[in-house]
Amino acid sequence: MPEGQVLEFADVTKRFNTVTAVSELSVRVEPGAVTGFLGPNGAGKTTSLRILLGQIKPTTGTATIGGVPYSELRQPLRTIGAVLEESSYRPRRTAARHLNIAAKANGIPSERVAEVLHLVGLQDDADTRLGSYSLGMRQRLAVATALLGDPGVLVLDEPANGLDPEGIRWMRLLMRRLADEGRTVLVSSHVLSEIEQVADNVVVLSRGKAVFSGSMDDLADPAGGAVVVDAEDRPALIAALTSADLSFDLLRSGVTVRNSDATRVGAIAAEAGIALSTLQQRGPSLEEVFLDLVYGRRGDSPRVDEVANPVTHPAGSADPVADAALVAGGVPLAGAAAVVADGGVVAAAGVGYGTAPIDIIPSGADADADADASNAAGETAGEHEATGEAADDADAATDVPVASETAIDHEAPLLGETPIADDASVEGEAAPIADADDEVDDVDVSDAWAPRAADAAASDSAEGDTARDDSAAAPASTDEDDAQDRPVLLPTATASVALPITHEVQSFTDLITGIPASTTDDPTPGTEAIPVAPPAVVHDDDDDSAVDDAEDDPRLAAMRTSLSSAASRFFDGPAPSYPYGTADSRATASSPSANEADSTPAGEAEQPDAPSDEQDDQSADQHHG
Ligand SMILES: Nc1ncnc2c1ncn2[C@@H]1O[C@H](COP(=O)(O)OP(=O)(O)OP(=O)(O)O)[C@@H](O)[C@H]1O
Repeated sequence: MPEGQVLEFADVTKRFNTVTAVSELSVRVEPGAVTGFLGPNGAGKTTSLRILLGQIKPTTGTATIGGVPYSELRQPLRTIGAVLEESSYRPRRTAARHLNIAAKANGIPSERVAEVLHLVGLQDDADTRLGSYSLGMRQRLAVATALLGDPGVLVLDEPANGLDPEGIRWMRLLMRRLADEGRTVLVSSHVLSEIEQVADNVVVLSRGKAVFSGSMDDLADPAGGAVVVDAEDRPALIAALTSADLSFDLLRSGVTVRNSDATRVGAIAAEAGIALSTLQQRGPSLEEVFLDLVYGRRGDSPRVDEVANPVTHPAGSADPVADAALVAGGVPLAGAAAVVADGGVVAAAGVGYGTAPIDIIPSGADADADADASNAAGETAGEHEATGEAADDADAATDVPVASETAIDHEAPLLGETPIADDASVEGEAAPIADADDEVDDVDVSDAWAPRAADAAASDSAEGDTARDDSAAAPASTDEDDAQDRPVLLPTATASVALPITHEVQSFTDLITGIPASTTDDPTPGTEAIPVAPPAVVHDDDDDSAVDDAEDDPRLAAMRTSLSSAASRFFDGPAPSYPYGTADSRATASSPSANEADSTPAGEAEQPDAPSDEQDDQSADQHHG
């Protein structure tokens, strides 16, 4: 069983232009537990995770995994797997093929593909094309990809997004199981109920700062609670409380006395000769604590002062925008989410925690899903063979046979372990990283989001399986079916498939410019990833002619695509910032049309330069050599 690692953020600050996304974050995340990163939209959760995963540089501070920065991990894929945001996938590719390519590209034994498919409950859909996958299935596939290297650390960014209740429950059970195995599980969410139901520990982020770090139990500290009291003679009770100088709220259900305790309230009533019908000490709801933390209304939390990071409460009071995000962003804070209790799904109506009426809903399907997951480890290697090459997949028919994977020494180190002198980029880093200081260029703010595009590209980065793949440089078609060929978003298992991106970028850059890709790694403002603009290069599913052309000469195909892209960009508007473009061309990227181009799914960007398997193999051979 792989060991979990301590994740540590040490005084991490990240600034984007005038925005401080993360501020002096100092947090330890322990193995053997699920730790929630909880905060409203924009609190800095994703940025923190991306720093941890080496996708962006912190402005100051360090983030380490087992004491080592991601970029220095010898076995990154066996150390940490991540599911960040939606990324691209090839709709005509099957899940088995998708995973086989990723495994192959990262030197992971192909047997592992069947294991992870089973682990995520996709074994029966292994040969289904991803275009037919639901969002929940794609999310499972992303998790499968993240788990390919059997890492001791799993990082999930808002994993419940888009999942149905069964999918959410599956994800929650999986996280629980991985943590119980001793792994480190870090999950971000802006939905309190999600974190509440799965996390042992929680880090609450607000405006880039950690405002709480501790156990979930400590978060809802009953010591800061209220007393609910009532009496037949309520006016007398109110008079007694008033004369005792206690503050209280008069509710339909009774009187809530704040800043006191049941003993004192009981004594006051007794002295006044009042017979009480209710006397109850109540802790604050988790929701109240959370909101108080996020909006700086809770200065007396004992844990706040104990966290490693000297926590300062965010300036100002409630943030209406963040408030809206908290309440409207999926599941209302106060409930309405599906929660787990005693083996069933519990639907909580939208009332405060601890007081919500609940209905138990049988969930046989959930149990099945869990059983599937439980069986995963025992999966035999033989079962996966049929899934490796989907016979009816055009990709499969033209790819380098997956059988070549049998040549992989299953005991061999991952690619990331191979000592490669002076080339950190092939050690598993997700993408070239722009210098943090350079990201402050206004022009490139939109491009600064490009690393998310890198995430996207990472998913398919292992898909350099052929120039005659969907990415083949064929003339743009107007066929409606073309849309199906374009890469579609998939939650990304960033760490697991990060490696080949570099090859793709190098390959494409080399092809077009003749300049070694390493020279394009200079910190071009905001180009942390691979923001190669996406030409709409698609071809009909059944049209192999262009595919054949591309296969004959992938360089020609890539060049053709590039020229076509450049031409269309010339006529359609200013070009977005190419990593290999001139400073002048980048400077025009702030126009609306350029931004539109930038917002195109990143997966499209990689189409023209997707290397063939042969290219991948050659490249890998070179590195190994
Ligand atoms: N590349 C970037 N360029 C400019 N600003 C950025 C960039 N990435 C993040 N930000 C800003 O940093 C802040 C934190 O963003 P981040 O995505 O980390 O928050 P989050 O907590 O993950 O939010 P969400 O729950 O919406 O995903 C936000 O104000 C965001 O606009």
